[in-house]
Amino acid sequence: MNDSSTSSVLIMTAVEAERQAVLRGLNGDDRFDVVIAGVGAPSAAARTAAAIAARPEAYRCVISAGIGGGFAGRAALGEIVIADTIIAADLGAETPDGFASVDELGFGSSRIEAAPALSQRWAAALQAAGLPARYGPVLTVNTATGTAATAEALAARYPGAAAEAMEGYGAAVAAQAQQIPALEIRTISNAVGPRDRAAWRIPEALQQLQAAVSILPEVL
Ligand SMILES: O=C(O)c1cccc(C(=O)CC[C@H]2O[C@@H](n3cnc4c(=O)[nH]cnc43)[C@H](O)[C@@H]2O)c1
Repeated sequence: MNDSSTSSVLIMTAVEAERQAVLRGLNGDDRFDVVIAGVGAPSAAARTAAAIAARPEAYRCVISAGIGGGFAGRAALGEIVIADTIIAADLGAETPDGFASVDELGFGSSRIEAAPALSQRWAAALQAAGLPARYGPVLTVNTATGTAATAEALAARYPGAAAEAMEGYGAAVAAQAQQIPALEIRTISNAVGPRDRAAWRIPEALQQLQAAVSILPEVL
């Protein structure tokens, strides 16, 4: 990155613990703004839009960053997922024939492609550094999955889905509205499936988030 005012990066995290992990990873690099999005896509969209509006023309990309759930066989505890696509997984309607996405309903798109060159470079740099990075779809859900049935339904609806979280699509919509590329990173704190809060490995996921973000400056 160069030092011009148009080359900053906006990183949105849901909660303060994630923000602190990101800041540790950035080690004082002032080309990044790290802002709390709140939990959930609506809050993420509103706060991302506000952060962009507060610094017009400043941002070259927006990153939704935090912990997330990993889909079985796609992303295990402690692994890192860089999104290739950010998908609003439950935005649509129930029909007698099953779920219909907003795309099928004709109301827009539930998918936003993550900035491909940057995302691929970041995933490759993580792998080159020996970190367990995956590259694949990350779902944004309004209700964190808590049953095997929902996990299976989501995996069937979105083949290849690697992780789920609750903010990525909101941040990406706000970025896209201003023609700013969006990215998402999730470090896996828990498996997508039956809710077992005692099994969440949050400190390890936050540590991995810090490690993954520490590589960002060389990628951008
Ligand atoms: O309790 C803590 O110390 C703590 C520290 C950091 C983050 C948290 C959260 O609970 C963050 C909530 C945030 O995490 C995402 N998330 C994580 N796992 C899942 C999941 O299986 N399904 C959906 N979302 C998940 C999500 O983006 C939440 O906003 C707690």
